[in-house]
Amino acid sequence: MDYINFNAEGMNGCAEKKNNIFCSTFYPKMTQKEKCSQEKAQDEDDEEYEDEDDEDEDAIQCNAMSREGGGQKAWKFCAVILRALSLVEWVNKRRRIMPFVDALFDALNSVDSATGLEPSVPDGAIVSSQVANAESKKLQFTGDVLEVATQFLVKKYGVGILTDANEVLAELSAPESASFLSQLRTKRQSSSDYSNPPSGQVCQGPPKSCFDPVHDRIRSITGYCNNRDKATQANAVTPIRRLLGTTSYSDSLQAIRNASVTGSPLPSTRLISNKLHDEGSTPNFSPSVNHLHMQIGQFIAHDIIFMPSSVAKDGSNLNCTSCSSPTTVSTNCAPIPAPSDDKYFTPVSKTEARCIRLTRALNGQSGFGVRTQIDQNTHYLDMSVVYGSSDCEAQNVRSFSNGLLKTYTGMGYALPPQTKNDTNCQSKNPYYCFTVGDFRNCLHPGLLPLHTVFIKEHNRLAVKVKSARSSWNDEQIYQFVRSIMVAQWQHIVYNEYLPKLLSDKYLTDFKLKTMKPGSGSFRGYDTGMNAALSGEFAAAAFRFGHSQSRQDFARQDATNKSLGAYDLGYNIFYSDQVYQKSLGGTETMLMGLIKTAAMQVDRYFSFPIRNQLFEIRGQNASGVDLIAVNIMRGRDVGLLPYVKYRDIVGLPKVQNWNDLASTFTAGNIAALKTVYADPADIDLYSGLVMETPISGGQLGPTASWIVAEQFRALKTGDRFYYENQVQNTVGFTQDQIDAIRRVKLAKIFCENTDIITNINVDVFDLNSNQVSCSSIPDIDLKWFL
Ligand code: HEM
Ligand SMILES: [Ca+2]
Repeated sequence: MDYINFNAEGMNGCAEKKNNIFCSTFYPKMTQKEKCSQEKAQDEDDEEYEDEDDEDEDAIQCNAMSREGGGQKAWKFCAVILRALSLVEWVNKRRRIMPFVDALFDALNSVDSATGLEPSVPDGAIVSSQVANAESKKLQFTGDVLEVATQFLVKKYGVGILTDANEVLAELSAPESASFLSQLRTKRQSSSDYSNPPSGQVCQGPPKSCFDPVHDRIRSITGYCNNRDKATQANAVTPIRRLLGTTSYSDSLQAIRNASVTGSPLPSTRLISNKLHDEGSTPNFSPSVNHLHMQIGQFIAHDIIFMPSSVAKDGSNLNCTSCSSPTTVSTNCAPIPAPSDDKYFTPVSKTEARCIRLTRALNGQSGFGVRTQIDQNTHYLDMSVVYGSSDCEAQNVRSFSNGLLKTYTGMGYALPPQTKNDTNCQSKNPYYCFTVGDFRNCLHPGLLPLHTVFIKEHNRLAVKVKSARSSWNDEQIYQFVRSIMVAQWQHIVYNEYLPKLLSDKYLTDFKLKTMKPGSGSFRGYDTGMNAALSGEFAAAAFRFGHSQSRQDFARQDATNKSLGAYDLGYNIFYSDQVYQKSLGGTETMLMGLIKTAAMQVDRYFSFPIRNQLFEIRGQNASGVDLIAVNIMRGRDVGLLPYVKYRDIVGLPKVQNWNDLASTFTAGNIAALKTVYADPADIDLYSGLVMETPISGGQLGPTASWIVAEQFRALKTGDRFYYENQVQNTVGFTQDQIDAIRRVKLAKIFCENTDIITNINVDVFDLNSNQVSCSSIPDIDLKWFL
């Protein structure tokens, strides 16, 4: 292809005299002047990117030469030679990169015009959980341009060009060419509507060497240097992984999969949700798993994954509500059409169909190629949900006194610190939402008892440490307690949460079991293991938890007396429930979670989950269907259809509907046939929640595999995993590991609530024995101090 031969071409004709100054000043009589001037227009653009220091450098070198006796003439001659030599290099380099630079500029113009003015949305008008922070917005800026540039290049030269394009991009991004990208950015900012740069502080501190001794013992807030060979791997604001190393986009690059393998259009994901996922009037409750298992699952999700949504050019939320928003608002809109006979999302008017709003996950691609989604939180299981994933978030939750985290005590009981300027928060003064490590803490009130308990647990340990080590300063206490908190949390997840979710076989095969006290340390740390979240886990498998959520969230007092329940659909992004002092604040909510059943994990979802997410009180259909969103999110991030993942699990290939029979009930196959033209079309999310669960676990074989694979990556890819013994890493001693291995979530609830005196010893088991709090041992800090 012609783009490969630029170097050779660069040695001929006018190419080496391409620069206009060169042609006219130094070779006034040149015969090829015309040819040069033909390229003038191009060159003038290029000049912007030329290193402005070139001439000064020439001058310095030549001044030295002329001082050594050459005089003015020698200086001029010297300057001409140097300039000629550097121009040959310059031309070669520029000709090689021109197609890519062109594509980038075309992309800039196209991104600007395709997205139009992106009508500004008042703060808070579009309620969203997936709000991008400043770092993510910066990535989107480059990602959107690269996406469009990729499309231009592929259209003109074919996909083969992308490898070369990325080599050139690497050259351009090298420190010596860094000015190129910053100029590109400046040009875009001045030529487009980015006149209001995304607001917010950029919070990642300057990189330090991973061999700085601080990285021997302290887990960084951003995940930086956890893997010493790949310092930024699985950090906050870095890409997700792909289980099969590939994506499914209809143009192989970014366009949402929209056609069946039969050629007909894929069904709307709201239609799929209506037909496959409506729980109807007979909710299925789990006989043995309590609602707390759901709530902890969401808390885990908020630790490890936060996939931000795209934003408008001024950094605000996009309004992707109307069905035409992909053309009238932004190409990053992907609204979901509701069927005309939809019972809840009824047509807007006789002439206007209803869509359920959806903004595409923010594109953080950093090279030419496929659209790439990011995780804004640290992928690691490191309590970033409490401590934050950026330096700013971390600072916002600390009191900077005696290692304590901030709390709000205005109610007479502890809550997380309030935030008064959260425009996403629907409940108003005095029912403010909160500032904790994760932005989504007010997504619904059930999260708040957990946020509160873990902040209180941190502070409880900090007080003990201070009294044992009065000379320790705030930072020492904070880091010390944080390391124990993360260890306890990891232990709870692997020792209590996962065994309730996955069957013994998956726990064993993926090395997920914690070891018994006295059995030594875990030797499985693997520097080659990327802890990053897989897209399949984040956008599909681990969203199984939405099936566990009830419509009614119960409150109970210490004597198991019911104090009623609040409705999920009425409380999304409202926090007034946690201020209900007469109903016992967050503690009775916690008791309610422990004492009521979760919903069965199956293909059915409660009414609010399917109809009322982000609904504004009193305004029917102002929210979204979370299940339609989940399925569409899978298409948005390029997940392959369900059947493609069966291979990795070792399930039989699916050629026709009957091949599903060993893993799906006949009823589920029949239901699938009502929406999909072919089994090869089944979206991953629907496929996963419709597989028959494995005995001893709550999930089917493929979902179990994807979840287990992820928790293996989070365990063996985490240098600071609490049971580890890793060279050059100051982990816990044997006694300390054993002390953590005795930790029970039930005890943490006991210690950090006023009302709990008896508790389910098996904290996620609805039918567990009740034991008195005093019979469960507390973590013994004597091993740590
Ligand atoms: C009442 C309970 C819950 C509500 C209201 C809720 C709501 C949401 C919402 C609004 C999203 C964003 C969807 C999107 O834009 O793609 C989401 C994502 C997600 N949810 Fe839930 N959720 C709940 C419980 C759970 C549970 C129990 C789990 C796991 C066991 C879970 C796992 C996830 C995961 C993994 C994501 C993806 C997060 C991301 O990409 O940033 N959720 N949920
Ligand atoms: Ca994390």
